[in-house]
Amino acid sequence: MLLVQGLLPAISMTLLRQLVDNLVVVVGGGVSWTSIQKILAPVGVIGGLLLVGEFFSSAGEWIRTAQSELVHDYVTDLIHKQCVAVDYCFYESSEDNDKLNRAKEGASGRALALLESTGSLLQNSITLFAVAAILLPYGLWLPMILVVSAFPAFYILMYLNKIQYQWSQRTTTVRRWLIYYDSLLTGDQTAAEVRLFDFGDYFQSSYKKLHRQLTQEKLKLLKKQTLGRFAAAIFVLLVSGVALAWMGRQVLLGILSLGDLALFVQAFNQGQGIVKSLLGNLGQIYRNGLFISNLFEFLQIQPKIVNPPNPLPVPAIPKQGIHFRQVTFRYPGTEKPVLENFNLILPAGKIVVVVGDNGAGKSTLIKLLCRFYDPESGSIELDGIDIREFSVQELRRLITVLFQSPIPYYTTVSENIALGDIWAASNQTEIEAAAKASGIDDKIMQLPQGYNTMLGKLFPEGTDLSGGQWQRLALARAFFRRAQIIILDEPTSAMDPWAEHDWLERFRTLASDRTAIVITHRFTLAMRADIIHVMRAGQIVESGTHDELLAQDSLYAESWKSQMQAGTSNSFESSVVGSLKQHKGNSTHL
Ligand SMILES: Nc1ncnc2c1ncn2[C@@H]1O[C@H](COP(=O)(O)OP(=O)(O)OP(=O)(O)O)[C@@H](O)[C@H]1O
Repeated sequence: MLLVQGLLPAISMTLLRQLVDNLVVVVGGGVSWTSIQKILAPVGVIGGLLLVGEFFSSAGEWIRTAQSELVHDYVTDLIHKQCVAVDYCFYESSEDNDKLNRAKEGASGRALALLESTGSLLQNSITLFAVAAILLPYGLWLPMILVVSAFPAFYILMYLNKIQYQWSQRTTTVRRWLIYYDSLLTGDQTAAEVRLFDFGDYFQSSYKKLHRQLTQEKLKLLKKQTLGRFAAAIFVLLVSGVALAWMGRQVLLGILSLGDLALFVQAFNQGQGIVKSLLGNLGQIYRNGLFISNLFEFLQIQPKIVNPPNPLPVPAIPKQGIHFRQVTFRYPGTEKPVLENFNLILPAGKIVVVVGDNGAGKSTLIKLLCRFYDPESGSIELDGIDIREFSVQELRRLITVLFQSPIPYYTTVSENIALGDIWAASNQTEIEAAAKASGIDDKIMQLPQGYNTMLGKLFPEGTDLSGGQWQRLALARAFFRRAQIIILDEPTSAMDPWAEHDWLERFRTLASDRTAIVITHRFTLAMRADIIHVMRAGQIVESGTHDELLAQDSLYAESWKSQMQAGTSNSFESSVVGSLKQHKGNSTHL
Protein backbone atom coordinates (compact mmCIF):
# COMPACT_ATOMS: atom_id res chain seq x y z
CA MET A 1 0.00 0.00 0.00
CA LEU A 2 2.87 2.36 0.88
CA LEU A 3 4.48 1.60 -2.47
CA VAL A 4 1.30 2.36 -4.44
CA GLN A 5 0.62 5.53 -2.47
CA GLY A 6 4.24 6.56 -2.88
CA LEU A 7 4.13 6.11 -6.69
CA LEU A 8 0.71 7.65 -7.31
CA PRO A 9 1.84 11.31 -7.41
CA ALA A 10 4.61 10.59 -9.93
CA ILE A 11 2.27 8.60 -12.18
CA SER A 12 -0.32 11.41 -12.04
CA MET A 13 2.34 13.95 -13.00
CA THR A 14 3.44 11.95 -16.01
CA LEU A 15 -0.17 11.59 -17.12
CA LEU A 16 -0.72 15.31 -16.62
CA ARG A 17 2.18 16.07 -18.96
CA GLN A 18 0.69 13.76 -21.54
CA LEU A 19 -2.70 15.41 -21.09
CA VAL A 20 -1.32 18.96 -21.52
CA ASP A 21 0.73 17.99 -24.59
CA ASN A 22 -2.31 16.27 -26.13
CA LEU A 23 -4.43 19.33 -25.36
CA VAL A 24 -1.92 21.55 -27.18
CA VAL A 25 -2.09 19.20 -30.19
CA VAL A 26 -5.92 19.20 -30.10
CA VAL A 27 -6.11 23.00 -29.80
CA GLY A 28 -3.60 23.42 -32.67
CA GLY A 29 -4.93 20.68 -35.03
CA GLY A 30 -8.73 20.89 -34.62
CA VAL A 31 -11.19 18.79 -32.63
CA SER A 32 -11.82 15.21 -33.87
CA TRP A 33 -12.95 11.98 -32.20
CA THR A 34 -9.38 10.59 -32.46
CA SER A 35 -7.89 13.68 -30.81
CA ILE A 36 -10.57 13.71 -28.08
CA GLN A 37 -9.79 10.07 -27.37
CA LYS A 38 -6.20 11.11 -26.72
CA ILE A 39 -7.45 13.49 -24.04
CA LEU A 40 -10.05 11.19 -22.54
CA ALA A 41 -7.62 8.33 -21.96
CA PRO A 42 -5.28 10.20 -19.55
CA VAL A 43 -8.28 11.94 -17.94
CA GLY A 44 -9.85 8.51 -17.26
CA VAL A 45 -6.64 7.11 -15.82
CA ILE A 46 -6.05 10.21 -13.68
CA GLY A 47 -9.64 9.89 -12.37
CA GLY A 48 -9.07 6.20 -11.61
CA LEU A 49 -5.85 6.98 -9.80
CA LEU A 50 -7.58 9.67 -7.73
CA LEU A 51 -10.17 7.08 -6.70
CA VAL A 52 -7.48 4.57 -5.74
CA GLY A 53 -5.69 7.31 -3.77
CA GLU A 54 -8.90 8.17 -1.91
CA PHE A 55 -9.59 4.53 -1.13
CA PHE A 56 -6.09 4.01 0.24
CA SER A 57 -6.29 7.15 2.30
CA SER A 58 -9.60 6.01 3.86
CA ALA A 59 -8.28 2.50 4.43
CA GLY A 60 -5.17 4.13 5.97
CA GLU A 61 -7.38 5.77 8.61
CA TRP A 62 -8.77 2.38 9.61
CA ILE A 63 -5.31 0.85 9.72
CA ARG A 64 -4.00 3.77 11.79
CA THR A 65 -6.77 3.36 14.38
CA ALA A 66 -6.23 -0.40 14.61
CA GLN A 67 -2.47 0.14 14.92
CA SER A 68 -3.01 2.81 17.53
CA GLU A 69 -5.09 0.49 19.71
CA LEU A 70 -2.63 -2.37 19.34
CA VAL A 71 0.39 -0.22 20.17
CA HIS A 72 -1.44 1.40 23.08
CA ASP A 73 -2.37 -2.00 24.55
CA TYR A 74 1.13 -3.34 24.11
CA VAL A 75 2.94 -0.35 25.63
CA THR A 76 0.46 0.01 28.51
CA ASP A 77 0.87 -3.67 29.28
CA LEU A 78 4.67 -3.26 29.36
CA ILE A 79 4.41 -0.27 31.70
CA HIS A 80 1.92 -1.97 34.04
CA LYS A 81 4.08 -5.10 34.26
CA GLN A 82 7.16 -3.05 35.04
CA CYS A 83 5.28 -0.92 37.61
CA VAL A 84 4.54 -4.10 39.53
CA ALA A 85 7.99 -5.59 39.00
CA VAL A 86 10.08 -2.66 40.29
CA ASP A 87 11.06 -2.56 43.94
CA TYR A 88 8.75 -0.99 46.49
CA CYS A 89 11.33 1.74 47.16
CA PHE A 90 10.92 2.91 43.55
CA TYR A 91 7.75 4.70 44.65
CA GLU A 92 9.55 6.48 47.46
CA SER A 93 12.08 8.18 45.19
CA SER A 94 11.29 11.44 43.42
CA GLU A 95 13.84 10.63 40.71
CA ASP A 96 12.23 7.26 40.01
CA ASN A 97 8.78 8.82 39.95
CA ASP A 98 10.09 11.21 37.30
CA LYS A 99 11.22 8.21 35.28
CA LEU A 100 7.82 6.60 35.54
CA ASN A 101 6.09 9.82 34.60
CA ARG A 102 8.30 10.30 31.55
CA ALA A 103 7.69 6.70 30.48
CA LYS A 104 3.95 7.09 30.88
CA GLU A 105 3.71 10.51 29.26
CA GLY A 106 2.40 9.68 25.86
CA ALA A 107 4.52 6.54 25.68
CA SER A 108 1.99 4.74 23.52
CA GLY A 109 1.25 7.93 21.53
CA ARG A 110 4.93 8.38 20.82
CA ALA A 111 5.43 4.73 19.88
CA LEU A 112 2.57 5.03 17.43
CA ALA A 113 3.84 8.34 16.08
CA LEU A 114 7.22 6.70 15.55
CA LEU A 115 5.57 3.88 13.64
CA GLU A 116 3.54 6.28 11.53
CA SER A 117 6.49 8.57 10.83
CA THR A 118 8.53 5.60 9.68
CA GLY A 119 5.71 4.48 7.35
CA SER A 120 5.28 8.00 6.09
CA LEU A 121 9.07 8.32 5.61
CA LEU A 122 9.04 5.22 3.43
CA GLN A 123 6.12 6.44 1.36
CA ASN A 124 7.59 9.91 0.92
CA SER A 125 10.98 8.45 -0.02
CA ILE A 126 9.35 6.38 -2.77
CA THR A 127 7.51 9.46 -4.07
CA LEU A 128 10.70 11.52 -3.89
CA PHE A 129 12.65 8.96 -5.93
CA ALA A 130 9.89 8.85 -8.53
CA VAL A 131 9.73 12.66 -8.71
CA ALA A 132 13.53 12.85 -8.90
CA ALA A 133 13.42 10.40 -11.79
CA ILE A 134 10.95 12.70 -13.59
CA LEU A 135 13.12 15.78 -13.00
CA LEU A 136 16.38 14.07 -13.92
CA PRO A 137 15.99 14.42 -17.74
CA TYR A 138 15.83 18.24 -17.30
CA GLY A 139 19.14 18.33 -15.49
CA LEU A 140 20.89 16.48 -12.68
CA TRP A 141 21.08 19.66 -10.66
CA LEU A 142 17.26 19.91 -10.34
CA PRO A 143 16.67 16.95 -7.99
CA MET A 144 19.89 17.85 -6.21
CA ILE A 145 18.81 21.43 -5.59
CA LEU A 146 15.54 20.07 -4.27
CA VAL A 147 17.34 18.13 -1.57
CA VAL A 148 20.01 20.75 -0.82
CA SER A 149 17.38 23.46 -0.30
CA ALA A 150 16.07 21.37 2.59
CA PHE A 151 19.36 21.21 4.52
CA PRO A 152 18.87 24.38 6.60
CA ALA A 153 15.36 23.26 7.51
CA PHE A 154 16.72 19.85 8.48
CA TYR A 155 19.34 21.34 10.78
CA ILE A 156 16.84 23.72 12.39
CA LEU A 157 14.31 20.94 12.88
CA MET A 158 16.76 18.63 14.63
CA TYR A 159 18.02 21.41 16.87
CA LEU A 160 14.49 22.46 17.83
CA ASN A 161 13.42 18.92 18.55
CA LYS A 162 16.39 18.44 20.80
CA ILE A 163 15.73 21.55 22.87
CA GLN A 164 12.07 20.61 23.15
CA TYR A 165 13.05 17.21 24.50
CA GLN A 166 15.53 18.73 26.94
CA TRP A 167 12.87 21.13 28.15
CA SER A 168 10.45 18.26 28.67
CA GLN A 169 13.05 16.31 30.70
CA ARG A 170 13.83 19.38 32.79
CA THR A 171 10.20 20.06 33.63
CA THR A 172 9.09 16.51 34.52
CA THR A 173 9.02 17.20 38.26
CA VAL A 174 7.07 20.43 37.74
CA ARG A 175 4.53 18.54 35.64
CA ARG A 176 4.26 15.93 38.40
CA TRP A 177 3.46 18.73 40.81
CA LEU A 178 0.61 19.72 38.48
CA ILE A 179 -0.71 16.15 38.50
CA TYR A 180 -0.47 16.15 42.30
CA TYR A 181 -2.37 19.45 42.73
CA ASP A 182 -4.96 18.25 40.25
CA SER A 183 -5.47 15.01 42.21
CA LEU A 184 -5.88 17.00 45.45
CA LEU A 185 -8.56 19.16 43.84
CA THR A 186 -10.39 16.41 42.00
CA GLY A 187 -9.89 13.27 44.12
CA ASP A 188 -12.54 11.65 46.31
CA GLN A 189 -10.07 10.94 49.14
CA THR A 190 -9.30 14.64 49.62
CA ALA A 191 -12.80 16.05 48.94
CA ALA A 192 -13.74 16.37 52.65
CA GLU A 193 -10.56 18.17 53.79
CA VAL A 194 -10.52 20.48 50.77
CA ARG A 195 -13.96 21.69 51.82
CA LEU A 196 -13.42 21.77 55.57
CA PHE A 197 -10.09 23.55 55.51
CA ASP A 198 -11.13 25.58 52.50
CA PHE A 199 -7.82 25.12 50.78
CA GLY A 200 -9.31 24.66 47.31
CA ASP A 201 -8.25 28.19 46.28
CA TYR A 202 -4.81 27.68 47.76
CA PHE A 203 -4.03 24.58 45.71
CA GLN A 204 -5.76 26.04 42.67
CA SER A 205 -3.49 29.06 42.77
CA SER A 206 -0.43 26.82 43.24
CA TYR A 207 -1.56 24.84 40.20
CA LYS A 208 -2.16 27.96 38.13
CA LYS A 209 1.20 29.48 39.07
CA LEU A 210 3.12 26.42 37.97
CA HIS A 211 1.02 25.97 34.87
CA ARG A 212 1.56 29.61 33.86
CA GLN A 213 5.30 29.17 34.26
CA LEU A 214 5.23 26.08 32.05
CA THR A 215 3.05 27.78 29.44
CA GLN A 216 5.41 30.75 29.23
CA GLU A 217 8.39 28.48 28.71
CA LYS A 218 6.48 26.47 26.11
CA LEU A 219 5.47 29.59 24.19
CA LYS A 220 9.07 30.80 24.22
CA LEU A 221 10.12 27.51 22.69
CA LEU A 222 7.36 27.72 20.11
CA LYS A 223 8.48 31.23 19.15
CA LYS A 224 11.97 29.93 18.47
CA GLN A 225 10.51 27.08 16.42
CA THR A 226 8.31 29.41 14.37
CA LEU A 227 11.21 31.77 13.57
CA GLY A 228 13.47 28.87 12.64
CA ARG A 229 10.87 27.34 10.32
CA PHE A 230 10.16 30.71 8.72
CA ALA A 231 13.86 31.27 7.93
CA ALA A 232 14.09 27.78 6.40
CA ALA A 233 10.93 28.35 4.33
CA ILE A 234 12.33 31.61 2.87
CA PHE A 235 15.45 29.76 1.77
CA VAL A 236 13.33 27.07 0.09
CA LEU A 237 11.25 29.76 -1.69
CA LEU A 238 14.38 31.40 -3.07
CA VAL A 239 15.62 28.11 -4.46
CA SER A 240 12.23 27.40 -6.08
CA GLY A 241 12.23 30.85 -7.65
CA VAL A 242 15.61 30.24 -9.28
CA ALA A 243 14.55 26.81 -10.60
CA LEU A 244 11.26 28.16 -11.99
CA ALA A 245 12.96 31.08 -13.69
CA TRP A 246 15.32 28.66 -15.40
CA MET A 247 12.45 26.44 -16.56
CA GLY A 248 10.45 29.45 -17.86
CA ARG A 249 13.49 30.53 -19.88
CA GLN A 250 13.78 27.04 -21.42
CA VAL A 251 10.12 27.16 -22.51
CA LEU A 252 10.51 30.68 -23.97
CA LEU A 253 13.54 29.52 -25.92
CA GLY A 254 11.44 26.64 -27.29
CA ILE A 255 13.70 23.99 -25.79
CA LEU A 256 10.89 22.58 -23.64
CA SER A 257 7.12 22.19 -24.25
CA LEU A 258 4.21 23.60 -22.21
CA GLY A 259 3.53 20.04 -21.02
CA ASP A 260 7.10 19.92 -19.74
CA LEU A 261 6.51 23.18 -17.90
CA ALA A 262 3.27 21.83 -16.32
CA LEU A 263 5.08 18.67 -15.32
CA PHE A 264 8.04 20.57 -13.97
CA VAL A 265 5.98 23.02 -11.92
CA GLN A 266 4.01 20.15 -10.41
CA ALA A 267 7.02 17.93 -9.90
CA PHE A 268 9.11 20.69 -8.34
CA ASN A 269 6.26 21.81 -6.09
CA GLN A 270 5.43 18.27 -5.09
CA GLY A 271 9.09 17.51 -4.66
CA GLN A 272 9.50 20.38 -2.25
CA GLY A 273 6.38 19.35 -0.38
CA ILE A 274 7.70 15.82 -0.13
CA VAL A 275 11.13 16.94 1.04
CA LYS A 276 9.37 19.04 3.67
CA SER A 277 7.29 16.03 4.76
CA LEU A 278 10.39 13.88 4.77
CA LEU A 279 12.10 16.36 7.05
CA GLY A 280 9.02 16.40 9.22
CA ASN A 281 9.12 12.60 9.36
CA LEU A 282 12.79 12.61 10.27
CA GLY A 283 12.21 15.24 12.94
CA GLN A 284 9.34 13.20 14.36
CA ILE A 285 11.38 10.02 14.33
CA TYR A 286 14.22 11.83 16.08
CA ARG A 287 11.97 13.45 18.69
CA ASN A 288 9.80 10.40 19.35
CA GLY A 289 12.93 8.27 19.47
CA LEU A 290 14.27 10.56 22.22
CA PHE A 291 11.03 10.32 24.17
CA ILE A 292 10.76 6.59 23.69
CA SER A 293 14.25 6.24 25.13
CA ASN A 294 12.52 7.31 28.39
CA LEU A 295 10.22 4.34 28.10
CA PHE A 296 13.17 2.01 27.57
CA GLU A 297 15.04 3.59 30.45
CA PHE A 298 12.07 2.79 32.70
CA LEU A 299 11.61 -0.71 31.31
CA GLN A 300 15.27 -1.49 31.89
CA ILE A 301 15.14 -0.78 35.62
CA GLN A 302 15.99 -4.00 37.38
CA PRO A 303 14.62 -4.80 40.84
CA LYS A 304 17.30 -5.17 43.49
CA ILE A 305 15.15 -7.39 45.67
CA VAL A 306 15.47 -10.61 43.71
CA ASN A 307 15.32 -14.34 44.21
CA PRO A 308 18.59 -16.14 45.00
CA PRO A 309 19.95 -18.42 42.26
CA ASN A 310 18.79 -21.53 44.14
CA PRO A 311 15.97 -20.57 46.51
CA LEU A 312 15.48 -22.74 49.57
CA PRO A 313 11.99 -24.05 50.32
CA VAL A 314 10.03 -21.79 52.65
CA PRO A 315 8.94 -23.64 55.83
CA ALA A 316 5.24 -24.47 55.45
CA ILE A 317 4.72 -23.89 59.17
CA PRO A 318 7.50 -21.94 60.92
CA LYS A 319 8.74 -23.84 63.96
CA GLN A 320 11.26 -21.51 65.59
CA GLY A 321 10.13 -18.11 64.37
CA ILE A 322 11.74 -14.92 63.12
CA HIS A 323 15.08 -13.54 64.26
CA PHE A 324 16.33 -10.04 63.46
CA ARG A 325 20.07 -10.52 63.96
CA GLN A 326 22.34 -7.45 64.24
CA VAL A 327 20.27 -5.66 61.60
CA THR A 328 21.39 -2.24 60.42
CA PHE A 329 19.18 -0.39 57.97
CA ARG A 330 18.79 3.11 56.62
CA TYR A 331 16.32 4.29 53.99
CA PRO A 332 17.83 5.07 50.58
CA GLY A 333 19.09 8.62 50.41
CA THR A 334 19.13 9.12 54.19
CA GLU A 335 22.12 9.43 56.51
CA LYS A 336 20.84 8.18 59.82
CA PRO A 337 20.13 4.47 60.24
CA VAL A 338 16.62 3.66 61.45
CA LEU A 339 17.91 0.39 62.91
CA GLU A 340 21.48 -0.19 64.08
CA ASN A 341 22.68 -3.61 65.21
CA PHE A 342 19.06 -4.38 65.95
CA ASN A 343 18.12 -7.72 67.53
CA LEU A 344 14.66 -9.18 68.03
CA ILE A 345 13.19 -12.66 68.31
CA LEU A 346 9.55 -13.29 67.34
CA PRO A 347 8.81 -16.88 68.40
CA ALA A 348 6.61 -19.06 66.19
CA GLY A 349 3.04 -19.62 67.32
CA LYS A 350 2.97 -16.62 69.67
CA ILE A 351 1.27 -13.25 69.58
CA VAL A 352 3.98 -10.64 69.87
CA VAL A 353 3.18 -6.97 70.28
CA VAL A 354 5.61 -4.19 69.45
CA VAL A 355 4.78 -0.85 71.06
CA GLY A 356 6.74 2.32 70.68
CA ASP A 357 6.49 6.01 69.96
CA ASN A 358 6.05 7.54 66.52
CA GLY A 359 9.04 7.01 64.31
CA ALA A 360 10.58 4.33 66.55
CA GLY A 361 10.96 2.03 63.54
CA LYS A 362 8.05 -0.40 64.04
CA SER A 363 6.69 -0.27 60.47
CA THR A 364 10.24 -0.50 59.17
CA LEU A 365 10.46 -3.96 60.77
CA ILE A 366 7.48 -5.06 58.66
CA LYS A 367 8.95 -3.65 55.47
CA LEU A 368 12.18 -5.55 56.10
CA LEU A 369 10.38 -8.78 56.95
CA CYS A 370 8.34 -8.55 53.72
CA ARG A 371 11.56 -7.82 51.82
CA PHE A 372 10.41 -4.46 50.54
CA TYR A 373 13.95 -3.52 51.56
CA ASP A 374 17.02 -5.54 52.50
CA PRO A 375 19.16 -4.64 55.52
CA GLU A 376 22.49 -2.94 55.02
CA SER A 377 24.09 -5.49 57.36
CA GLY A 378 22.94 -8.28 59.60
CA SER A 379 20.15 -10.68 58.66
CA ILE A 380 16.54 -11.56 59.21
CA GLU A 381 16.09 -15.27 59.67
CA LEU A 382 13.06 -17.50 59.48
CA ASP A 383 13.64 -20.80 61.28
CA GLY A 384 17.35 -20.04 61.19
CA ILE A 385 17.50 -19.34 57.43
CA ASP A 386 18.23 -15.87 56.05
CA ILE A 387 15.02 -14.76 54.31
CA ARG A 388 17.15 -13.70 51.30
CA GLU A 389 17.63 -17.44 50.68
CA PHE A 390 13.94 -17.86 49.86
CA SER A 391 12.05 -16.93 46.73
CA VAL A 392 10.59 -13.45 47.32
CA GLN A 393 7.12 -14.53 46.15
CA GLU A 394 7.14 -17.67 48.31
CA LEU A 395 8.22 -15.71 51.36
CA ARG A 396 5.52 -13.09 50.81
CA ARG A 397 2.90 -15.80 50.39
CA LEU A 398 3.72 -16.92 53.92
CA ILE A 399 2.88 -13.48 55.28
CA THR A 400 -0.30 -11.49 55.57
CA VAL A 401 -0.18 -7.84 56.55
CA LEU A 402 -2.92 -5.52 57.62
CA PHE A 403 -1.36 -2.16 56.86
CA GLN A 404 -1.92 0.99 58.90
CA SER A 405 -4.12 2.57 56.23
CA PRO A 406 -5.89 -0.22 54.35
CA ILE A 407 -6.76 0.49 50.74
CA PRO A 408 -10.47 0.62 49.93
CA TYR A 409 -10.86 -1.49 46.80
CA TYR A 410 -13.89 -0.52 44.75
CA THR A 411 -15.17 -4.01 43.97
CA THR A 412 -17.83 -6.25 45.50
CA VAL A 413 -17.51 -7.28 49.15
CA SER A 414 -16.65 -10.86 48.16
CA GLU A 415 -13.94 -9.74 45.76
CA ASN A 416 -12.57 -7.37 48.40
CA ILE A 417 -11.99 -10.30 50.72
CA ALA A 418 -10.89 -12.73 48.00
CA LEU A 419 -8.14 -10.28 46.96
CA GLY A 420 -6.35 -11.48 50.10
CA ASP A 421 -5.35 -14.61 48.21
CA ILE A 422 -5.78 -14.33 44.48
CA TRP A 423 -4.15 -17.74 44.02
CA ALA A 424 -6.81 -19.54 46.03
CA ALA A 425 -9.98 -20.68 44.31
CA SER A 426 -12.60 -18.17 45.38
CA ASN A 427 -14.63 -20.12 47.92
CA GLN A 428 -17.68 -18.28 49.26
CA THR A 429 -17.74 -20.31 52.50
CA GLU A 430 -14.17 -19.31 53.29
CA ILE A 431 -14.86 -15.71 52.33
CA GLU A 432 -17.76 -15.61 54.76
CA ALA A 433 -15.71 -17.35 57.46
CA ALA A 434 -13.03 -14.63 57.11
CA ALA A 435 -15.73 -11.94 57.31
CA LYS A 436 -17.14 -13.53 60.48
CA ALA A 437 -13.67 -13.77 62.02
CA SER A 438 -13.06 -10.09 61.46
CA GLY A 439 -16.54 -9.16 62.75
CA ILE A 440 -17.81 -7.52 59.53
CA ASP A 441 -20.25 -10.29 58.57
CA ASP A 442 -23.26 -8.66 60.32
CA LYS A 443 -22.73 -5.40 58.47
CA ILE A 444 -22.34 -7.20 55.12
CA MET A 445 -25.66 -8.97 55.62
CA GLN A 446 -27.33 -5.56 55.99
CA LEU A 447 -25.93 -4.30 52.67
CA PRO A 448 -28.39 -4.18 49.73
CA GLN A 449 -26.90 -7.18 47.97
CA GLY A 450 -24.94 -8.75 50.80
CA TYR A 451 -21.59 -10.08 49.63
CA ASN A 452 -22.32 -8.97 46.06
CA THR A 453 -22.68 -5.33 47.04
CA MET A 454 -20.38 -3.01 45.15
CA LEU A 455 -18.22 -0.92 47.52
CA GLY A 456 -17.11 2.69 47.15
CA LYS A 457 -19.04 5.60 45.73
CA LEU A 458 -16.85 6.11 42.69
CA PHE A 459 -18.85 3.77 40.46
CA PRO A 460 -22.59 3.17 39.94
CA GLU A 461 -24.54 1.45 42.72
CA GLY A 462 -21.59 1.62 45.12
CA THR A 463 -22.05 1.68 48.89
CA ASP A 464 -19.52 3.22 51.24
CA LEU A 465 -18.34 1.85 54.57
CA SER A 466 -17.12 3.62 57.68
CA GLY A 467 -13.39 3.79 58.46
CA GLY A 468 -13.67 1.01 61.05
CA GLN A 469 -15.71 -1.16 58.68
CA TRP A 470 -13.16 -0.78 55.91
CA GLN A 471 -10.53 -1.77 58.47
CA ARG A 472 -12.50 -4.88 59.43
CA LEU A 473 -12.88 -5.75 55.76
CA ALA A 474 -9.11 -5.45 55.33
CA LEU A 475 -8.76 -7.71 58.32
CA ALA A 476 -11.09 -10.25 56.68
CA ARG A 477 -8.83 -10.05 53.62
CA ALA A 478 -5.82 -10.72 55.84
CA PHE A 479 -7.55 -13.71 57.45
CA PHE A 480 -8.68 -15.11 54.10
CA ARG A 481 -5.04 -15.40 53.13
CA ARG A 482 -4.55 -18.10 55.77
CA ALA A 483 -0.89 -17.18 56.02
CA GLN A 484 1.31 -18.52 58.77
CA ILE A 485 2.68 -15.13 59.73
CA ILE A 486 0.09 -12.47 60.50
CA ILE A 487 1.28 -8.89 60.81
CA LEU A 488 -1.11 -6.23 61.97
CA ASP A 489 -0.05 -2.59 61.95
CA GLU A 490 -2.47 -0.66 64.20
CA PRO A 491 -5.28 -3.14 63.47
CA THR A 492 -7.91 -1.54 65.65
CA SER A 493 -7.10 2.15 65.29
CA ALA A 494 -10.47 2.90 63.68
CA MET A 495 -12.50 0.56 65.89
CA ASP A 496 -14.62 1.51 68.86
CA PRO A 497 -13.63 -0.02 72.27
CA TRP A 498 -16.50 -2.56 72.20
CA ALA A 499 -15.55 -3.64 68.73
CA GLU A 500 -11.93 -3.87 69.78
CA HIS A 501 -12.71 -6.08 72.78
CA ASP A 502 -14.88 -8.36 70.66
CA TRP A 503 -12.26 -8.53 67.96
CA LEU A 504 -9.40 -9.31 70.33
CA GLU A 505 -11.18 -12.43 71.55
CA ARG A 506 -11.68 -13.66 68.00
CA PHE A 507 -8.12 -12.84 67.04
CA ARG A 508 -6.71 -14.89 69.92
CA THR A 509 -8.52 -17.99 68.64
CA LEU A 510 -7.65 -17.32 65.03
CA ALA A 511 -3.97 -16.69 65.59
CA SER A 512 -3.62 -19.57 68.03
CA ASP A 513 -1.43 -21.76 65.80
CA ARG A 514 0.22 -18.95 63.85
CA THR A 515 2.89 -16.34 64.40
CA ALA A 516 1.29 -12.96 64.97
CA ILE A 517 3.08 -9.64 65.14
CA VAL A 518 0.94 -6.72 66.20
CA ILE A 519 2.09 -3.13 66.13
CA THR A 520 -0.01 -0.86 68.24
CA HIS A 521 -0.18 2.21 70.40
CA ARG A 522 -3.12 0.73 72.32
CA PHE A 523 -2.25 -0.78 75.67
CA THR A 524 -5.62 -2.49 75.84
CA LEU A 525 -4.46 -4.54 72.88
CA ALA A 526 -0.83 -4.87 73.96
CA MET A 527 -1.66 -6.30 77.39
CA ARG A 528 -3.20 -9.42 75.83
CA ALA A 529 -0.05 -10.41 73.92
CA ASP A 530 2.21 -13.34 74.83
CA ILE A 531 5.23 -11.06 74.64
CA ILE A 532 5.47 -7.28 74.50
CA HIS A 533 8.50 -5.50 73.06
CA VAL A 534 8.94 -1.81 73.70
CA MET A 535 10.75 -0.06 70.88
CA ARG A 536 12.39 3.30 71.00
CA ALA A 537 14.68 5.02 68.48
CA GLY A 538 15.38 1.84 66.58
CA GLN A 539 16.09 -0.37 69.59
CA ILE A 540 14.12 -2.79 71.76
CA VAL A 541 14.39 -1.27 75.20
CA GLU A 542 12.08 -3.58 77.19
CA SER A 543 10.57 -7.03 76.67
CA GLY A 544 8.25 -9.32 78.63
CA THR A 545 4.60 -10.04 79.40
CA HIS A 546 2.31 -7.28 80.54
CA ASP A 547 2.73 -8.32 84.17
CA GLU A 548 6.49 -8.67 83.88
CA LEU A 549 6.82 -5.24 82.33
CA LEU A 550 4.62 -3.68 84.99
CA ALA A 551 6.80 -5.34 87.61
CA GLN A 552 9.92 -3.84 86.00
CA ASP A 553 8.35 -0.45 86.69
CA SER A 554 10.17 1.19 83.83
CA LEU A 555 9.14 2.75 80.51
CA TYR A 556 6.16 0.46 79.74
CA ALA A 557 4.87 0.62 83.31
CA GLU A 558 5.18 4.38 83.35
CA SER A 559 3.23 4.76 80.10
CA TRP A 560 0.64 2.25 81.26
CA LYS A 561 0.12 4.16 84.51
CA SER A 562 -0.08 7.41 82.64
CA GLN A 563 -2.86 6.00 80.45
CA MET A 564 -4.69 4.47 83.35
CA GLN A 565 -4.61 7.73 85.30
CA ALA A 566 -6.20 9.41 82.35
CA GLY A 567 -9.35 7.33 82.69
CA THR A 568 -10.70 3.89 83.31
CA SER A 569 -8.30 1.18 82.29
CA ASN A 570 -9.84 -0.18 79.10
CA SER A 571 -11.62 2.78 77.68
CA PHE A 572 -10.89 4.28 74.33
CA GLU A 573 -10.80 7.74 75.93
CA SER A 574 -8.08 6.63 78.33
CA SER A 575 -5.79 5.64 75.47
CA VAL A 576 -6.35 8.84 73.58
CA VAL A 577 -6.13 11.19 76.56
CA GLY A 578 -3.10 9.28 77.81
CA SER A 579 -1.41 9.53 74.47
CA LEU A 580 -2.21 13.22 74.20
CA LYS A 581 -0.77 13.89 77.63
CA GLN A 582 2.37 12.03 76.70
CA HIS A 583 2.73 13.98 73.52
CA LYS A 584 2.68 17.19 75.49
CA GLY A 585 6.34 16.78 76.27
CA ASN A 586 6.59 13.79 78.53
CA SER A 587 9.85 12.08 77.65
CA THR A 588 8.51 8.64 78.51
CA HIS A 589 5.67 8.61 75.98
CA LEU A 590 4.93 5.49 74.04
N1 LIG B 1 10.57 5.82 53.08
C1 LIG B 1 11.26 6.43 54.03
N2 LIG B 1 12.34 7.15 53.71
C2 LIG B 1 13.07 7.77 54.65
N3 LIG B 1 12.79 7.70 55.96
C3 LIG B 1 11.72 6.99 56.35
C4 LIG B 1 10.89 6.32 55.41
N4 LIG B 1 9.91 5.70 56.07
C5 LIG B 1 10.11 5.96 57.38
N5 LIG B 1 11.20 6.73 57.55
C6 LIG B 1 11.77 7.17 58.82
O1 LIG B 1 12.15 6.02 59.55
C7 LIG B 1 11.85 6.17 60.91
C8 LIG B 1 10.99 4.99 61.37
O2 LIG B 1 9.76 5.04 60.71
P1 LIG B 1 8.62 3.94 60.95
O3 LIG B 1 7.54 4.22 59.97
O4 LIG B 1 9.22 2.61 60.96
O5 LIG B 1 8.14 4.35 62.41
P2 LIG B 1 6.94 3.75 63.27
O6 LIG B 1 7.53 3.31 64.55
O7 LIG B 1 6.16 2.76 62.52
O8 LIG B 1 6.08 5.07 63.49
P3 LIG B 1 4.50 5.24 63.69
O9 LIG B 1 4.16 4.70 65.02
O10 LIG B 1 4.34 6.73 63.63
O11 LIG B 1 3.83 4.55 62.57
C9 LIG B 1 11.15 7.51 61.06
O12 LIG B 1 12.08 8.43 61.56
C10 LIG B 1 10.73 7.88 59.68
O13 LIG B 1 10.81 9.26 59.48
